[in-house]
Amino acid sequence: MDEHQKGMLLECASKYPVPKGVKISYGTAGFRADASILSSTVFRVGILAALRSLKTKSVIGLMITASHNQISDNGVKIADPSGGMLTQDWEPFADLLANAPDPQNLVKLISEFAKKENISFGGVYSAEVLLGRDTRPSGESLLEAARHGINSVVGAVATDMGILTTPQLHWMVRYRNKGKSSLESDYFTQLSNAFRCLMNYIPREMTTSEMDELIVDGANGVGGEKLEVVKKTLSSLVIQIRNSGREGEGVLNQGVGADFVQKEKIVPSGFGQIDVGKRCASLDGDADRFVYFHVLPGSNNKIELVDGDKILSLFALFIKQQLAILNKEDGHQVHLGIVQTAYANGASTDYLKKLGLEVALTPTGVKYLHEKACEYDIGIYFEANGHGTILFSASFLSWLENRNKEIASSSDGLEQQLSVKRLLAVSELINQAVGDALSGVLLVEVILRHMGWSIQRWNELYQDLPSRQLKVKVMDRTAVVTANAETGVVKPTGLQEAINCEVAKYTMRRSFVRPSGTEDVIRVYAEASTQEEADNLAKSVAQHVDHFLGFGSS
Ligand SMILES: CC(=O)N[C@H]1[C@@H](OP(=O)(O)O)O[C@H](CO)[C@@H](O)[C@@H]1O
Ligand SMILES: [Mg+2]
Repeated sequence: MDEHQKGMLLECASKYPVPKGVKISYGTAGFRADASILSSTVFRVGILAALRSLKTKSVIGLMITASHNQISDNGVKIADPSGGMLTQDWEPFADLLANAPDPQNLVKLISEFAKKENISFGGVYSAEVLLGRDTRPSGESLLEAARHGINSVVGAVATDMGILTTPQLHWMVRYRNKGKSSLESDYFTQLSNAFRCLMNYIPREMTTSEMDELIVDGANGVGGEKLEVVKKTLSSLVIQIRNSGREGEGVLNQGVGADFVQKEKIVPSGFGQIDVGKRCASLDGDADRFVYFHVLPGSNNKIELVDGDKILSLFALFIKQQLAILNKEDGHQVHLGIVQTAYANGASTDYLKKLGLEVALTPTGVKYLHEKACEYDIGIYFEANGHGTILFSASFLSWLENRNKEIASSSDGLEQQLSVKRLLAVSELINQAVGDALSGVLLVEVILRHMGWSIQRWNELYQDLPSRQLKVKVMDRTAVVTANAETGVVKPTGLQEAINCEVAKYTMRRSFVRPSGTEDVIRVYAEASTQEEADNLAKSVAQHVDHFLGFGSS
């Protein structure tokens, strides 16, 4: 790094001092904190994004969002060249950069890292970073901090793509790096074209009236705003959007959104008894996850939740049906894999296995699920909370494309032709970079129509086992080390044995604990044949965690 570059970094960094006492870490979903302390972090992530762009000689994304967190929080995360999450190898460097105490220290770190990674400044390739932000009021000034960070790297260019959902920015990065047009209007066109195709390939129309209207809770965030644009392009689906973030409609994520609905299992604000039985969906604050629900009759506003596991099951069933048609016709074996985490309801895993599907478990966090799903011709992954997508391998896609061309001039059966076209359209509709609530909702709608199913019929695919999640505050959550996709505790010694003893007291049960990646807690999960048993099991396991690690343990 030459003196000019060092000088530029020093000068810019001095305008973004790190607040005293703040220590921040690039967790499961980037950096997140109260927006008032984030300027220096976002500035430094701007530098990181520019370095990543120089290293990969590709366009990188920088998204400013705190997803489902309260409106006063914000956060920042990076999209790698494929549109996926920042490579895990760079996370420790992200932590070091964000926490470097002063500009001199920061420049030293950057210089050493650049040397180690063979990154040269001022070369032929100039860094380019696409910036996006959600609707949070703090987004605008944090975006300026990111821009300053990027501009402090010689030649680097920051392009503001405006207010976006997280998956839109990831999509743009992916398409830009493929040399394709990647404007927001291209994203909308792709979604609505793929949706229209899939609707046209439906053998028969579902005629019941519930099928007509979908009601969506937009979490008073960016998703509602964008869905307003998408819905205008869809002729065969009526969408009513509530909590769309319009003036006076309510506060972002306050009593609304996918996270609230999934955790509380009650209606989001703006929904009530008038909606009993109707098909409803809820997006989270940055529209990278979604769940479905229908309102139950009664005054307590309880809902029947259709979560990520059931969305996964619906997608898996549809894809399996299409592949069965292909396999039957020409014997081509396609490797379909399902990826879940230990939080997936046991009934969903049983259901998928009974369908004859291969199910893999990974640790919590989209980066792990996504990585695993890439190993298959078609990999479908979902977290129970509604984040997930369907990935098509490049080789399988090109096989499908060739097949599509051959079919046009051959005498193959109509069903086989349609299944090839359907799979190609699904790969266009569903976001290949990251889970995307807008495209996910549209795919659910197509499949329900294809199957002729109401939300109630979909929900009957299997019955969830009763489960309970608890959080335990401990002195040091890193003291818990897990193995086997977080299903077993390795450290502290004796804790797993204690959990085993509790689990042995019940039938049809399961329990595991792990340190959260986003909160300073140990999470406890328990599943059993009745709600009471699940509650009791979770409670006694939580007591063991507290005994081994809690504040009472010292
Ligand atoms: C049990 C649970 O829902 N955990 C969530 C939560 O992670 P934790 O590491 O459990 O805090 O936030 C992650 C990021 O949004 C999400 O990927 C994950 O599913
Ligand atoms: Mg989110």
